[in-house]
Amino acid sequence: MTNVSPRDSERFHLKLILGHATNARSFIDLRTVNGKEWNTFSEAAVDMGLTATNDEAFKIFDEAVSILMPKRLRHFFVWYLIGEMPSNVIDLWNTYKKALSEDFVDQHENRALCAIEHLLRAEARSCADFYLPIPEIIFENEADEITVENIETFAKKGNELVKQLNNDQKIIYTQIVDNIMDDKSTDRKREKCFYIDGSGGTGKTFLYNALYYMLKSEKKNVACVAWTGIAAILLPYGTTAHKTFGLPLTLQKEGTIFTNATMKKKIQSIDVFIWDECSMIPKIALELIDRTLKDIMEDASPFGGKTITLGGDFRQVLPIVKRGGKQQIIEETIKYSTLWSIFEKLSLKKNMRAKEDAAKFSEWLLNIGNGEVELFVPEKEIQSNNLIDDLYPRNLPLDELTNRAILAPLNVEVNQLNTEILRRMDGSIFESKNIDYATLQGIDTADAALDEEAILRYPMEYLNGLTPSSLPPHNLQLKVGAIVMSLRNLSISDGLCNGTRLVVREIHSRILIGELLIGERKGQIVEIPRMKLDTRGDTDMPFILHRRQFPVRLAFAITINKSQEQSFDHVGIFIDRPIFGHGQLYVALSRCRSKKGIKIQLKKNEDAIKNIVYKEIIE
Ligand SMILES: Nc1ncnc2c1ncn2[C@@H]1O[C@H](COP(=O)(O)OP(=O)(O)OP(=O)(O)O)[C@@H](O)[C@H]1O
Repeated sequence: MTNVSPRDSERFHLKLILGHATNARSFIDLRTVNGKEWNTFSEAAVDMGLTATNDEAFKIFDEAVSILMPKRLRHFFVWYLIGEMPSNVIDLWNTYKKALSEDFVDQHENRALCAIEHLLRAEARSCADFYLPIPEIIFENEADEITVENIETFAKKGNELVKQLNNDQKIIYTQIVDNIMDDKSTDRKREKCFYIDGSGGTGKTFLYNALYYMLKSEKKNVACVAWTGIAAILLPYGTTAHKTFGLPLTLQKEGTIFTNATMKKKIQSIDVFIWDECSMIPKIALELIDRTLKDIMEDASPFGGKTITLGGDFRQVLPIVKRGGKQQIIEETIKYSTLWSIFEKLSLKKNMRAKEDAAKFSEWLLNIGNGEVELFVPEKEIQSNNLIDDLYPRNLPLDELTNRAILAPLNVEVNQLNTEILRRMDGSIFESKNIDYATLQGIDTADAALDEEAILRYPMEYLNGLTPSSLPPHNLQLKVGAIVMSLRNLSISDGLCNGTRLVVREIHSRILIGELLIGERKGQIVEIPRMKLDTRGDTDMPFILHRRQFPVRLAFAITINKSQEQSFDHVGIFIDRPIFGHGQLYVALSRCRSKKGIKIQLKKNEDAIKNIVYKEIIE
């Protein structure tokens, strides 16, 4: 099809419709949507959701108001603000404030704004960031408030966990807590920086929980942090390092992070940082945070005198260095930072995840993780000729669907596997239509029609075929009961972040209803709006690709990198090409709770996988 300028509105919209029409036999058919015949193709395209209009947000909220009760609607409102950053927030508020506040008995609007402010604060945002009216604060955030009741709850929870700690965990727990609680005494040197090394399943997260609740019960302010949102939701009141410290997207080698007064105050009040998944932290980020904390605290001690407890497993995924070779990746880890020497090294050894034959399974995993096995030959009982049949046999009960995943190194294979598994599932396919357009890098416009040059240079058909990993596919196909994964950090406190797996419960034209499959909020229902997404920050593309779509991808199969931090009873590993990344095989295998739950399918006529481990980093 020839390219058409958006200025030629009717032909432009006709072309959009033609790209999605299936059974149309006439122009009238093309202008008819759900039985309604429109006068123009542009009106029809808008009704089909194929083109962004200024009232798209209102269409989303009209649908939301008809489905959601006020409390859920406030969460949805906040997720939409965070995900899309719409420009017309105040109009949305004014239009829907009644629906957003009708569950309150008095001071409706103020209480609704107050509730919204709390939800936003949990994501390090505020009403002011979106030009919403500032509420009069009438209640405080439970998690931050130290009340007698909270202290009792924290102590009860903490004591229960501490009682269960194994020996290794208890030794580390005691050392860290003693150092923090004995802070005032000057008669011996106080360690402030700890590193807990533990392979997958050795109980690091369990230990962080025990530390968190006991320290909170002692009125210490503790912040649990992770590099990715998916790891953050597994920590008590966890959040990402980017949110906690305000880390910018581009990390600078000198200077400090710009922090506003509110953030400064918040950071100053924190006594202890517990930071998980530290193998992924680039050393430049740790050093930037060290300089920033010294500056904020006006204290030249490491990290401004704060207690920092890092935890992680260097057998797992390391920092991402675009087009970086082995040496660059290794040198980017925090082990190569000048700060590394000040961390007191502690370690956990006993695998607490492995179900049966725990010791044998964990030894088998560690041999692979430590690189002692160079060429891994899967034993007969874990080999598979067809992973889809083995992992997702037909008529699998829904409950069973959620506790399994196929892992593969790259998105190409993952996408093919997902499409095939969806096709085999019972139920009819729902196709979410979307709008794609490009803007040239540096031109910040939300409207396709404003960047005509980009539209003419990058035709719609070309854009539709692009599948960058940060965006959902152009043609998103779903079924009720399908497993999907969120592609955006919409709310870490609500457990809805980049990598969260969900099962689809209902599909509406602009709202997707799903049930969380991971984290403390597992089982909770969430409503995800269709939103404007783009590839901003992806420097590999000469333009920004904009796509209006549900921010999800199918996730029966996921990449090995995305599987980090998650555990399943059944794991299929699909290796159709050599693995190049450090720790990939170990991460994939250690996602399973038992060896008998693992199935591996290799490329035809191959019987072994090269195990890539950068030994320098784990010694
Ligand atoms: N002391 C303990 N008592 C009972 N269960 C425990 C204990 N420690 C850990 N577990 C359980 O073992 C499993 C693995 O623990 P956890 O998730 O804390 O490991 P991890 O080191 O954080 O793993 P990963 O690095 O893969 O995230 C969890 O189900 C956890 O509840």
